[in-house]
Amino acid sequence: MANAGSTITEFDTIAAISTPPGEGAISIIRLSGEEAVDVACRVFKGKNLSKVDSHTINYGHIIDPDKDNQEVDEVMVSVMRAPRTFTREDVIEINAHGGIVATNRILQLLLSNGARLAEPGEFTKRAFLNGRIDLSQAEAVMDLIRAKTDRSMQVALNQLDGNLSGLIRKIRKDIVDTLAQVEVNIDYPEYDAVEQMTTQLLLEQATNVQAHVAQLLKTAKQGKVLREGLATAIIGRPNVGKSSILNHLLHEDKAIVTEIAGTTRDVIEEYVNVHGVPLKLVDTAGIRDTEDVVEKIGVERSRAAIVKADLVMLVLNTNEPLTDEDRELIKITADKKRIVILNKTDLEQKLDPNDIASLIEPNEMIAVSVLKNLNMDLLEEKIAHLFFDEGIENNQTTVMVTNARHIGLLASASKSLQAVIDGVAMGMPVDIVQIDMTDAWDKLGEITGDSVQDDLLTELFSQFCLGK
Ligand SMILES: Nc1nc2c(c(=O)[nH]1)N(C=O)[C@@H](CNc1ccc(C(=O)N[C@@H](CCC(=O)O)C(=O)O)cc1)CN2
Ligand SMILES: Nc1nc2c(ncn2[C@@H]2O[C@H](COP(=O)(O)OP(=O)(O)OP(=O)(O)O)[C@@H](O)[C@H]2O)c(=O)[nH]1
Ligand SMILES: [K+]
Repeated sequence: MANAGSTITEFDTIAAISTPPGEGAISIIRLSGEEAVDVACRVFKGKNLSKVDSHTINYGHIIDPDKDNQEVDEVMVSVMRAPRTFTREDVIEINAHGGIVATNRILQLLLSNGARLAEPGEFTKRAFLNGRIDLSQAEAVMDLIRAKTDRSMQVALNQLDGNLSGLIRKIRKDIVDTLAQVEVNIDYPEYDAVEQMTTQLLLEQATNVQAHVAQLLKTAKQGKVLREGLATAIIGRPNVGKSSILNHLLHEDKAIVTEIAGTTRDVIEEYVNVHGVPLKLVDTAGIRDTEDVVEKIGVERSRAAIVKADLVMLVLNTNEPLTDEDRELIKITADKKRIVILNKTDLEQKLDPNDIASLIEPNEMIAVSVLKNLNMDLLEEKIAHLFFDEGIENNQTTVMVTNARHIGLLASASKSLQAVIDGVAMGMPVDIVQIDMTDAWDKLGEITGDSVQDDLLTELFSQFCLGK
């Protein structure tokens, strides 16, 4: 149990740059731990930081004690004393002039004066280990940073506020109450029919709890889309209008482009915000490239993109009769969630509707003209509605499960609860059924981190950014 702090018994003082690397107007170097104030005092010229009030910001200079107190930067230093801080430890934040060299120099000074470099996510990890937030809240911090749309951000904020944890705790309390009652009953075996009453209680409670879990799981499909984006492929024959549609969707203020750390320049993730749904565009490089004839998207290339996609947008040109290649693309996307975009409705209509009527469901199709901006709003609405029945903006569910780890744990909790239900039906003895009930309790506890292994924690927090 991580909260018991079995392996981590004391906290040294950690330091990291908390702003993104590069040239900003201001950069923040953060310290947390018992010696945070002392370490800062060693490199700060100004007020005595160990005497100032908590939650004050103090003007002064960072100096190098090994170089005759030479001034390194002019700064503002925040002093926040435990426990009213992000980590619940003493926290110092040095607001320095932006710039890689000065910022790194200050970090180095802190490291040579008693601090240790923080691991990725270690500040947030401490907030968790010190009990300020639970695990799902810590994960929400990361989701917040990575949120692709306002709506995804809202869901993450909600989780950070502890709403998911609150629900999970309530469910776990129901389980524990039941288990306690079971223990009491078992302690009084002299009563007749106690065994039967007890299994009946387990059955009722398992059914009840399973319904709550199912409700949470129901939000998972939407939640996952909000958190990770919806992998979307735009495919179609050459010249049907794929890049025009892509560019329309990527309309300046909607495009979100993130570079994936550690990959080459041309591997970027592009997201489009369509009514709050983050579409993650798959394999757009080939679409964008109008010059390179060899790279034109053929059926083979489309196949690869289709496999990766949650949503396929297949574009057909209504200004031409249906071709064999079109038919092939319609065929290979038949099992996918798809929208067939009948483009170029502003031109003479040469595509015979009868040719596609038997191949495509009417509700999968939408006729548009990108060039004349006809029906493009409807297209966007159609995309959003595909994943959110009521349209996402109207969806006011406060708690959504967004995280694959949480989804997995809820699913296995539900399985254990099913084992309770089946066990009772088969007339299993109470102490066997009890084990499955306890198992469900454990699985749910892993979501909030109430029961969780240390190696899992290390894994989870290592996915954070440095300085968070
Ligand atoms: N400069 C700065 N800005 C920041 C952060 C930070 O660490 N530093 N944060 C980092 O992510 C976020 C703010 N998150 C925070 C969360 C809790 C506490 C905190 O001190 N909590 C105390 C209660 C404080 C009070 O009520 O006065 C606590 O829960 O005990 C501080 C920041 C965003 N902005
Ligand atoms: N009239 C008309 N022309 C369109 C429409 N949409 C796209 N076009 C034109 O069709 C041509 C091809 O458009 P693109 O968006 O490059 O088509 P693509 O499918 O990406 O083409 P490839 O790169 O060859 O695969 C361009 O000249 C567009 O201006 C439309 O709705 N109406
Ligand atoms: K193109």
